[in-house]
Amino acid sequence: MSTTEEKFSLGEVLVSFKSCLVDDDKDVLVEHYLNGWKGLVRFMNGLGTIFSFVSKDAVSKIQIMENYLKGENGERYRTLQSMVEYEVGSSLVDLTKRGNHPESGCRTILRLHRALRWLQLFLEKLRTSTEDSKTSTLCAEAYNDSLANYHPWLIRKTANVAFLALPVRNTFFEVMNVGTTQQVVDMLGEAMPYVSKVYDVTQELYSQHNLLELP
Ligand SMILES: CCCCCCCCCCCCC/C=C/[C@@H](O)[C@H](COP(=O)(O)O)NC(=O)CCCCCCCCCCCCCCC
Repeated sequence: MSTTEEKFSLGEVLVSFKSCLVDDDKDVLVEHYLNGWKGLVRFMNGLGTIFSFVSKDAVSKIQIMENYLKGENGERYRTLQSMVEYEVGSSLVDLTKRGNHPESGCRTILRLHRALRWLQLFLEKLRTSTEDSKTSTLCAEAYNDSLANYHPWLIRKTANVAFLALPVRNTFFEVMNVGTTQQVVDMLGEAMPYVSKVYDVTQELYSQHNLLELP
Protein backbone atom coordinates (compact mmCIF):
# COMPACT_ATOMS: atom_id res chain seq x y z
CA MET A 1 0.00 0.00 0.00
CA SER A 2 2.28 2.78 -1.14
CA THR A 3 0.93 6.22 -1.65
CA THR A 4 2.72 9.41 -2.48
CA GLU A 5 -0.19 11.43 -1.14
CA GLU A 6 0.16 13.17 2.16
CA LYS A 7 -1.11 10.90 4.92
CA PHE A 8 -4.35 11.85 6.59
CA SER A 9 -6.70 10.26 9.00
CA LEU A 10 -10.05 8.90 7.92
CA GLY A 11 -11.35 10.00 11.31
CA GLU A 12 -10.83 13.65 10.37
CA VAL A 13 -12.68 13.16 7.11
CA LEU A 14 -15.64 11.49 8.74
CA VAL A 15 -15.87 14.01 11.55
CA SER A 16 -15.85 16.75 8.91
CA PHE A 17 -19.39 15.63 8.06
CA LYS A 18 -20.33 17.13 11.43
CA SER A 19 -19.54 20.58 10.08
CA CYS A 20 -22.08 20.08 7.27
CA LEU A 21 -24.95 20.27 9.68
CA VAL A 22 -26.60 23.65 10.21
CA ASP A 23 -29.98 25.02 11.28
CA ASP A 24 -30.26 22.77 14.37
CA ASP A 25 -29.04 19.80 12.34
CA LYS A 26 -31.92 20.12 9.92
CA ASP A 27 -29.95 21.31 6.89
CA VAL A 28 -26.66 20.50 5.18
CA LEU A 29 -24.00 22.93 3.91
CA VAL A 30 -23.13 21.93 0.36
CA GLU A 31 -19.54 23.20 0.49
CA HIS A 32 -18.72 21.13 3.58
CA TYR A 33 -20.55 18.11 2.20
CA LEU A 34 -18.34 18.27 -0.88
CA ASN A 35 -15.25 18.65 1.31
CA GLY A 36 -16.22 15.44 3.08
CA TRP A 37 -16.49 13.69 -0.28
CA LYS A 38 -13.15 15.06 -1.44
CA GLY A 39 -11.50 13.56 1.63
CA LEU A 40 -13.16 10.20 0.96
CA VAL A 41 -12.04 10.25 -2.65
CA ARG A 42 -8.46 10.98 -1.57
CA PHE A 43 -8.63 8.02 0.73
CA MET A 44 -9.99 5.82 -2.04
CA ASN A 45 -7.24 6.95 -4.42
CA GLY A 46 -4.74 5.73 -1.85
CA LEU A 47 -6.19 2.23 -2.26
CA GLY A 48 -4.90 1.98 -5.80
CA THR A 49 -5.82 2.70 -9.40
CA ILE A 50 -8.33 -0.15 -9.53
CA PHE A 51 -10.89 2.26 -8.10
CA SER A 52 -10.16 5.07 -10.52
CA PHE A 53 -13.41 4.46 -12.43
CA VAL A 54 -15.27 5.13 -9.18
CA SER A 55 -13.08 8.05 -8.28
CA LYS A 56 -13.57 9.71 -11.68
CA ASP A 57 -17.33 9.59 -11.37
CA ALA A 58 -17.28 10.95 -7.82
CA VAL A 59 -14.86 13.74 -8.82
CA SER A 60 -16.99 14.75 -11.78
CA LYS A 61 -20.06 14.98 -9.57
CA ILE A 62 -18.18 17.04 -6.98
CA GLN A 63 -17.03 19.29 -9.83
CA ILE A 64 -20.58 19.81 -11.12
CA MET A 65 -21.60 20.97 -7.66
CA GLU A 66 -18.57 23.21 -7.22
CA ASN A 67 -19.37 24.90 -10.49
CA TYR A 68 -22.86 25.71 -9.21
CA LEU A 69 -21.39 27.04 -5.99
CA LYS A 70 -19.00 29.29 -7.90
CA GLY A 71 -21.63 30.33 -10.41
CA GLU A 72 -23.85 33.39 -10.44
CA ASN A 73 -26.53 31.60 -8.42
CA GLY A 74 -23.97 30.18 -5.99
CA GLU A 75 -25.82 31.52 -2.96
CA ARG A 76 -28.84 29.37 -3.92
CA TYR A 77 -26.60 26.32 -3.53
CA ARG A 78 -25.42 27.13 -0.03
CA THR A 79 -27.45 24.37 1.60
CA LEU A 80 -29.29 21.33 0.30
CA GLN A 81 -32.59 22.87 1.27
CA SER A 82 -31.92 26.14 -0.56
CA MET A 83 -30.73 24.17 -3.60
CA VAL A 84 -33.91 22.07 -3.69
CA GLU A 85 -36.12 25.13 -3.27
CA TYR A 86 -34.30 27.00 -6.01
CA GLU A 87 -33.99 24.22 -8.56
CA VAL A 88 -37.45 22.74 -8.06
CA GLY A 89 -39.05 26.19 -7.83
CA SER A 90 -37.39 27.30 -11.07
CA SER A 91 -38.08 24.03 -12.93
CA LEU A 92 -34.38 23.26 -13.21
CA VAL A 93 -34.76 19.55 -12.44
CA ASP A 94 -35.66 16.70 -14.79
CA LEU A 95 -38.21 14.92 -12.62
CA THR A 96 -39.19 11.83 -14.61
CA LYS A 97 -36.84 11.45 -17.52
CA ARG A 98 -33.60 13.07 -18.54
CA GLY A 99 -34.18 16.17 -20.63
CA ASN A 100 -33.03 19.76 -20.44
CA HIS A 101 -31.40 19.46 -17.02
CA PRO A 102 -29.35 16.28 -17.05
CA GLU A 103 -26.90 17.63 -14.49
CA SER A 104 -29.12 19.36 -11.96
CA GLY A 105 -27.70 19.81 -8.48
CA CYS A 106 -30.60 17.74 -7.10
CA ARG A 107 -29.84 14.63 -9.20
CA THR A 108 -26.09 15.03 -8.74
CA ILE A 109 -26.35 15.17 -4.95
CA LEU A 110 -28.77 12.22 -5.06
CA ARG A 111 -26.03 10.06 -6.61
CA LEU A 112 -23.59 11.01 -3.85
CA HIS A 113 -26.31 10.55 -1.25
CA ARG A 114 -26.93 6.98 -2.40
CA ALA A 115 -23.18 6.33 -2.24
CA LEU A 116 -23.16 7.69 1.32
CA ARG A 117 -25.58 4.91 2.25
CA TRP A 118 -23.08 2.38 0.91
CA LEU A 119 -20.34 4.01 2.98
CA GLN A 120 -22.50 3.93 6.09
CA LEU A 121 -23.22 0.20 5.69
CA PHE A 122 -19.63 -0.65 4.81
CA LEU A 123 -18.07 1.23 7.71
CA GLU A 124 -20.57 -0.22 10.15
CA LYS A 125 -19.67 -3.70 8.92
CA LEU A 126 -15.98 -2.89 9.30
CA ARG A 127 -16.52 -1.54 12.79
CA THR A 128 -18.22 -4.72 13.97
CA SER A 129 -16.03 -7.11 11.95
CA THR A 130 -13.59 -9.64 13.37
CA GLU A 131 -9.97 -10.22 12.45
CA ASP A 132 -10.83 -12.96 9.96
CA SER A 133 -13.51 -10.89 8.17
CA LYS A 134 -12.85 -10.24 4.50
CA THR A 135 -13.06 -6.58 3.54
CA SER A 136 -14.05 -7.53 -0.02
CA THR A 137 -17.07 -9.47 1.28
CA LEU A 138 -18.09 -6.69 3.67
CA CYS A 139 -17.77 -4.14 0.90
CA ALA A 140 -19.70 -6.25 -1.61
CA GLU A 141 -22.51 -6.93 0.88
CA ALA A 142 -22.81 -3.23 1.68
CA TYR A 143 -22.80 -2.36 -2.03
CA ASN A 144 -25.30 -5.03 -3.02
CA ASP A 145 -27.67 -3.87 -0.28
CA SER A 146 -27.55 -0.23 -1.36
CA LEU A 147 -25.96 1.42 -4.38
CA ALA A 148 -26.08 -1.68 -6.58
CA ASN A 149 -29.85 -1.31 -6.80
CA TYR A 150 -29.32 1.81 -8.90
CA HIS A 151 -26.56 0.49 -11.14
CA PRO A 152 -26.81 -1.45 -14.38
CA TRP A 153 -25.36 -4.95 -14.63
CA LEU A 154 -22.01 -3.97 -16.09
CA ILE A 155 -21.17 -1.50 -13.33
CA ARG A 156 -22.30 -3.96 -10.66
CA LYS A 157 -20.07 -6.60 -12.17
CA THR A 158 -17.07 -4.25 -12.47
CA ALA A 159 -17.54 -2.98 -8.92
CA ASN A 160 -17.70 -6.51 -7.50
CA VAL A 161 -14.49 -7.46 -9.32
CA ALA A 162 -12.75 -4.32 -8.02
CA PHE A 163 -13.77 -5.16 -4.44
CA LEU A 164 -11.69 -8.33 -4.66
CA ALA A 165 -8.61 -6.11 -4.81
CA LEU A 166 -9.33 -4.47 -1.47
CA PRO A 167 -6.55 -4.96 1.06
CA VAL A 168 -7.07 -7.28 4.04
CA ARG A 169 -8.66 -5.85 7.16
CA ASN A 170 -5.40 -5.04 8.99
CA THR A 171 -3.90 -3.21 6.03
CA PHE A 172 -7.17 -1.42 5.46
CA PHE A 173 -7.17 -0.20 9.06
CA GLU A 174 -3.55 0.93 8.70
CA VAL A 175 -4.37 2.97 5.61
CA MET A 176 -7.04 4.78 7.62
CA ASN A 177 -4.13 6.18 9.63
CA VAL A 178 -6.03 6.21 12.89
CA GLY A 179 -3.95 3.92 15.09
CA THR A 180 -4.60 0.49 16.56
CA THR A 181 -7.58 -1.66 15.62
CA GLN A 182 -9.31 -0.59 18.81
CA GLN A 183 -8.71 3.06 17.96
CA VAL A 184 -10.21 2.52 14.51
CA VAL A 185 -13.26 0.86 16.05
CA ASP A 186 -13.63 3.72 18.56
CA MET A 187 -13.16 6.35 15.85
CA LEU A 188 -15.85 4.76 13.68
CA GLY A 189 -18.20 4.57 16.66
CA GLU A 190 -17.65 8.27 17.30
CA ALA A 191 -17.70 9.60 13.74
CA MET A 192 -20.37 7.53 12.04
CA PRO A 193 -23.32 9.18 13.81
CA TYR A 194 -22.42 12.43 12.00
CA VAL A 195 -22.39 10.70 8.63
CA SER A 196 -25.69 9.03 9.49
CA LYS A 197 -27.23 12.33 10.54
CA VAL A 198 -26.22 13.96 7.26
CA TYR A 199 -27.65 10.97 5.40
CA ASP A 200 -30.96 11.15 7.32
CA VAL A 201 -31.39 14.91 6.85
CA THR A 202 -30.81 14.54 3.10
CA GLN A 203 -33.10 11.53 2.84
CA GLU A 204 -35.88 13.41 4.64
CA LEU A 205 -35.52 16.48 2.41
CA TYR A 206 -35.54 14.44 -0.81
CA SER A 207 -38.43 12.33 0.39
CA GLN A 208 -40.52 15.41 1.26
CA HIS A 209 -40.01 16.77 -2.25
CA ASN A 210 -40.39 13.41 -4.01
CA LEU A 211 -36.87 13.59 -5.37
CA LEU A 212 -35.60 10.13 -4.47
CA GLU A 213 -35.97 8.67 -7.95
CA LEU A 214 -34.57 11.49 -10.09
CA PRO A 215 -33.31 10.19 -13.45
C1 LIG B 1 -13.15 1.41 -0.34
C2 LIG B 1 -13.48 0.95 -1.67
C3 LIG B 1 -14.24 1.87 -2.49
C4 LIG B 1 -15.25 1.18 -3.25
C5 LIG B 1 -16.25 2.07 -3.86
C6 LIG B 1 -17.60 1.50 -3.71
C7 LIG B 1 -18.65 2.08 -4.50
C8 LIG B 1 -18.82 1.40 -5.83
C9 LIG B 1 -19.48 2.31 -6.74
C10 LIG B 1 -19.33 1.95 -8.16
C11 LIG B 1 -19.59 3.20 -8.95
C12 LIG B 1 -19.10 3.08 -10.33
C13 LIG B 1 -18.91 4.35 -11.07
C14 LIG B 1 -20.05 4.83 -11.89
C15 LIG B 1 -21.11 5.30 -11.39
C16 LIG B 1 -22.24 5.96 -12.10
O1 LIG B 1 -22.77 5.21 -13.14
C17 LIG B 1 -23.27 6.20 -11.05
C18 LIG B 1 -24.50 6.84 -11.60
O2 LIG B 1 -24.20 8.11 -12.07
P1 LIG B 1 -25.05 8.72 -13.30
O3 LIG B 1 -26.51 8.62 -12.93
O4 LIG B 1 -24.57 10.13 -13.43
O5 LIG B 1 -24.72 7.89 -14.51
N1 LIG B 1 -22.67 7.03 -10.01
C19 LIG B 1 -22.87 6.79 -8.71
O6 LIG B 1 -23.62 5.94 -8.29
C20 LIG B 1 -22.09 7.66 -7.72
C21 LIG B 1 -20.94 6.84 -7.26
C22 LIG B 1 -20.06 7.61 -6.34
C23 LIG B 1 -19.16 6.65 -5.65
C24 LIG B 1 -18.32 7.32 -4.65
C25 LIG B 1 -17.58 6.34 -3.84
C26 LIG B 1 -16.59 7.01 -2.97
C27 LIG B 1 -16.02 6.03 -2.07
C28 LIG B 1 -15.23 6.62 -1.00
C29 LIG B 1 -14.49 5.52 -0.38
C30 LIG B 1 -14.03 5.84 0.94
C31 LIG B 1 -13.57 4.61 1.55
C32 LIG B 1 -13.54 4.71 3.00
C33 LIG B 1 -13.57 3.36 3.56
C34 LIG B 1 -12.90 3.21 4.80
